[in-house]
Amino acid sequence: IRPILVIPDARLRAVADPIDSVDEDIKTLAKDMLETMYDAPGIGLAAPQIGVMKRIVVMDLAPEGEPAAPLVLINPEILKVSEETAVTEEGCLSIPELYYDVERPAEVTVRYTDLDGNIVELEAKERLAVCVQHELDHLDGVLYIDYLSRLKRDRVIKKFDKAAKRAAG
Ligand SMILES: O=C(O)C[C@@H](Cc1ccccc1)[C@H](O)SCc1ccccc1
Ligand SMILES: [Zn+2]
Repeated sequence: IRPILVIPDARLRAVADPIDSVDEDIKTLAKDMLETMYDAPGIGLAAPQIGVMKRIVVMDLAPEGEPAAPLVLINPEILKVSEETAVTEEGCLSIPELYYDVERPAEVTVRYTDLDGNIVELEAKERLAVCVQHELDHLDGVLYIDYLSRLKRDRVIKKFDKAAKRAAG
């Protein structure tokens, strides 16, 4: 289990590097990320959230009490997005205890490499589409609060800056 970074950590705003080979280190990283995600708990986690600047995200949307259905997406890229959009309430493990409505394309097609090195194309809709887009944004330093009005976003950032200052004493 690894510590999850919270804003305003600069690593959450950096662009992650592509992974050039799915080796043992990447397999171990994926396991650590899934463990950290389940412990949070969350339904998704991107490597930059634990300070690892690599293009890999993990997700598991299986409901409580159902068998785990972990997904590991390496070097994911969105190939297609639907015209239709959907508004859903999002949270983020790096922006604790805040939930805001975000509008995103309702369906996306993602191409990625899986842990066996196969290239996979996934058509995601509903919650999986939201989670995929939320996680892939993390790989480019984009956070869901970036889609909020400036007024709301500034209020969120101020809240965390105060907390950071208090923690610094
Ligand atoms: O911070 C993250 O990237 C993980 C998010 C992913 C996520 C955010 C919004 C909508 C879908 C996925 C965490 O899963 S936030 C915690 C959470 C847990 C269960 C359901 C929704 C959000
Ligand atoms: Zn997040």
